[in-house]
Amino acid sequence: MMEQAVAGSRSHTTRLRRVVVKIGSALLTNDGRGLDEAAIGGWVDQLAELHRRGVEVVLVSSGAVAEGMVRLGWQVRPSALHDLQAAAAVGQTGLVRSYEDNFARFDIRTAQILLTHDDLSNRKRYLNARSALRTLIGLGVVPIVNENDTVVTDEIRFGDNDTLGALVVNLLEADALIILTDQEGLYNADPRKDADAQLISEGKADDPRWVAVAGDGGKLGRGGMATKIRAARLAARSGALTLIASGRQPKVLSRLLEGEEVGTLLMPEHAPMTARKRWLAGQLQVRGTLTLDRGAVARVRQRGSSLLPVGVTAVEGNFRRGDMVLCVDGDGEPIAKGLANYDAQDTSRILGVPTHDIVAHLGYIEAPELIHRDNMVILHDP
Ligand SMILES: Nc1ncnc2c1ncn2[C@@H]1O[C@H](COP(=O)(O)OP(=O)(O)O)[C@@H](O)[C@H]1O
Ligand SMILES: N[C@@H](CCC(=O)OP(=O)(O)O)C(=O)O
Repeated sequence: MMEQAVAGSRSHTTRLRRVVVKIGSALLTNDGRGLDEAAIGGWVDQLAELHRRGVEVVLVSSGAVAEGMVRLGWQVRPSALHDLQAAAAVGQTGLVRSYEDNFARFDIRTAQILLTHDDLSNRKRYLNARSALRTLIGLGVVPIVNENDTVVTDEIRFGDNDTLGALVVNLLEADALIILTDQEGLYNADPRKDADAQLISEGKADDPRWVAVAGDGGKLGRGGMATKIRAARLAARSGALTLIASGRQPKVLSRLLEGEEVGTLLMPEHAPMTARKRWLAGQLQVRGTLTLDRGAVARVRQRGSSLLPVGVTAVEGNFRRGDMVLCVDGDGEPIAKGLANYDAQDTSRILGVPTHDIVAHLGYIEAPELIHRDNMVILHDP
């Protein structure tokens, strides 16, 4: 049903398999009047429908501070960090309880994931966050992500959940970032200030014109359109498209995924795999070297296969899991580079070892391959 004929770029939105849906504060809390339970129920109905169709869904939800303010009886958003943190702590529990109760109507389990900037910039924590989220998705659980407001300081906070949503898209290599907000999409001027503003239906995520038209947010939201545009650019880095639409439009999520022209579609310049390979190619920091035997060189080069430990004869360097390593042939000629699934020490223990023996050597198996083909770029053609 979702694959029906849809013309133009909107046809891309009918093929989404993993989406990150971000819901902003203004929308969630009825512009500060408290959690809009009816609206949350409506979004969960739609998210459950996507889930039923097999679309993997991750929710990034704001609203902890806004809801905490209501619960504490505060009319104005506090400026002191400790007050914001207190409000977030009070509001977050209400927020996740509401989602949990609503998803339970569909027998779908939810999980709370609170992230900080550090969790995504530190390589090890990044990989841990990624595997935890992937595991949850694999279990059919809907992760509900927010910034861990009670532990972040001003210097290290994402500050707006648009950016956080885009980083989660990159982390999970999701197909799309869907931003639900209180406007119909991106306009050519802030519609709160300009009654003649026109909705932009479609464009490129990195079009420099958007920066000029995207302004600040309302009294509750933090970033406005400016951070949504930046988020679209970030999401495009891993080849994801971004949709910005009004959360108040009936059945907005289903309509977007059926290719209906609602909201704004911002397309990435490159398809996901090309975007990923470009990103990999641009990573300059090579932390180690693997020497490949002839068989491995041929497979990697000619078939684009993953690199298995069995085809590696030597290891150099002090890299960690997830670091970039260079692959060379027996003469030291560069063949490929990619992200290692094992650190240098464990790699040295499984050199030449067939996949089925990895556990016997390490006591665990992280992945059957040393470098997965999706995480590898070939450097020279023969
Ligand atoms: N060009 C634009 N198009 C649409 N909205 C814009 C634009 N420039 C600024 N805005 C403002 O961005 C607001 C949405 O952002 P924000 O308040 O941060 O909401 P959220 O909590 O959903 O992130 C809109 O209400 C609107 O006033
Ligand atoms: N972590 C914060 C969200 C930050 C924020 O305001 O984001 P947004 O409304 O999406 O611009 C909260 O839950 O209140």
